[in-house]
Amino acid sequence: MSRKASDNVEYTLRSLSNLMGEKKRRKQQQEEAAAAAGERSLIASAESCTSINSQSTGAGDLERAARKQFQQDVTPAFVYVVSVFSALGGFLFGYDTGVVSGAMLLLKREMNLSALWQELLVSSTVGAAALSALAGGVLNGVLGRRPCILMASLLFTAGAVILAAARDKETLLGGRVVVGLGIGIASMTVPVYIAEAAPPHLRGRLVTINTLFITGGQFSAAVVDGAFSYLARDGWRYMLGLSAVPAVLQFLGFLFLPESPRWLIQKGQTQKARRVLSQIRGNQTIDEEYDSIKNSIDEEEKEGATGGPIIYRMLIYPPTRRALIVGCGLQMFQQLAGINTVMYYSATILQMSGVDDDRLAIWLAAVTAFTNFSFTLLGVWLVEKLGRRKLTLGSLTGTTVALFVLALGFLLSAQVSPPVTFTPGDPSGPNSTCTQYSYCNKCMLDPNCGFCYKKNGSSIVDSSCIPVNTESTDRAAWGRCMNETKSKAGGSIWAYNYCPTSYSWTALLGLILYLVFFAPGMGPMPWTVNSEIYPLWARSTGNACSSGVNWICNVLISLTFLHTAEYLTYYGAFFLYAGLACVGLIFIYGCLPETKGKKLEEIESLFESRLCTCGASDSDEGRCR
Ligand SMILES: O[C@H]1[C@H](O)[C@@H](O)[C@H](O)[C@@H](O)[C@H]1O
Repeated sequence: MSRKASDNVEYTLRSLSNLMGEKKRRKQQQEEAAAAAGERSLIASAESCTSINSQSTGAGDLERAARKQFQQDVTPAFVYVVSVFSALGGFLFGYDTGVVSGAMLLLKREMNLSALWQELLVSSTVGAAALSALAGGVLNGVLGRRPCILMASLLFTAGAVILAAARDKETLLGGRVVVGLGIGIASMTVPVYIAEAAPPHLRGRLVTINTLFITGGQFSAAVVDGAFSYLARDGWRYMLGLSAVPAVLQFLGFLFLPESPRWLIQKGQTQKARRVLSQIRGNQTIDEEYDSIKNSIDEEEKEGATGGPIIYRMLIYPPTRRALIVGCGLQMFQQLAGINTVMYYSATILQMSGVDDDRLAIWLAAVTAFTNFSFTLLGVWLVEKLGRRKLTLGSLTGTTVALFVLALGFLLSAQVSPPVTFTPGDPSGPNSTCTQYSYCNKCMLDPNCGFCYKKNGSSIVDSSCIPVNTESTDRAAWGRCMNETKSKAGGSIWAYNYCPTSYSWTALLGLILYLVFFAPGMGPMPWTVNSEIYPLWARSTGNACSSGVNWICNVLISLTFLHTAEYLTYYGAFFLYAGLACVGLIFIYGCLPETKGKKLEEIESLFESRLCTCGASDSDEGRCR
């Protein structure tokens, strides 16, 4: 099909989609079209452009055929280049949040870090990301998307250099905060930038690629952690410093990449916007797209004359208020479903399923990260096939089931938890709390204690609950399990944070099931949907708020996981996440409209009716109309 013909089809498609919902008029047009031998109307023009036999098509068939034809049109490679360079921000987000667990194993020994300092180094990054994601809204609106991405890559580079060269823990803390600032800005800017550059039929796929890069970053971090864990001295410098490579690459790339055309039009830089639009659309005609963006901005400006801060205007205008609730709700439930307890504590959960070798647990954590990555790839493929709504609902349903499997696995393990059969005297004098527990289950949940036992065939014998060594959780403070190597040679096994039971494998099964379901939908969709549901004037602020909610809930869940497990037990914690996921399912079923294939400028109308009527229609495309 010639380029001109494809433009006509595109134009016709848009005109047709405007006609959707106006059934009466369409019917009339069909009749007119039929009466005039199908040559005069828009439908007929699409027919001629696409060479579809004029007798065989009703409006629905015609529209489908025209849409297919349009989608088959070649998308300029430049859009992919822009998306991949932006998504390096996602890679760094994943790498820097993932790498710290392996680095911490080495750092805590080399720098003698207390538990408080370890927690500070992990959570300072996530906390800083929450703050900078919120601030990123103003920066994006005022400076534009491109300067924000450049700023994020500079912060990533600076952070990596500071961390790799750090001589003390205070410098490490500074480096982690700098990296966190970069993560926050990147996490809210990149999806918006990609969504604004992508053509509607590829937007979901391209924004989802950003999450593929996040999980790819987490997987690479796990592999780097595994590889450098053999380098006991300074291995952490490589782990933390290596992120400078993609950061510099992104910085250099973005020196040559353009600003978002939508932001340029909003700022009145129309000539530049036209140039960029032609550049990213190749030689397709951009007039219709340009006019549609321009018109919607003009309309927004007329309507938005009320003034006041953007967040205030978003809250008093029902469609943006509803979009904000949906966007923040999605991000909140993504985190409340417990993804980062699974990602950050997968080694611990794997130990629960009987893996008693630290290094093996690190490598198996890389397998977990790989599962997350590879199933996000499935999401990239499914997002334009199933649409956002079906994919998110299916994914969260499976995730909820997996959380119940995890919880039941822990419950069964707790019920057959081996008893403590041997209570040696504490050589340091007064008995510790550890010696008061009569089952492994209770002993395991106390962070100060571990379970030391021997195996006779498949049964557990001579088991005791002993205080953990203050310097390393790999061994007991005293007794048979005091020395790692000696204890193995002597047949004694030290279990910290887990109990050896025959049901432990259910934890592994639950973990894998969880990621298989979570990764294609609940992982990427909150980012994808947020990048498209706000009108331009509210887009930066909407994404800043929802990303902020994501990071705040991330801190909340990942920092409280171990304490929650202590108070509610492991199975209690996972039942809690399963319950929260059920609430999320109801919310998403009721409130998430389908945005697949819509122009960004059309999406606002999806939020015009009452929020929880969004799930009322069973049509795939027409929710919330
Ligand atoms: O979408 C991402 C992804 O699912 C990651 O694996 C997770 O660590 C992030 O918190 C989340 O925002």
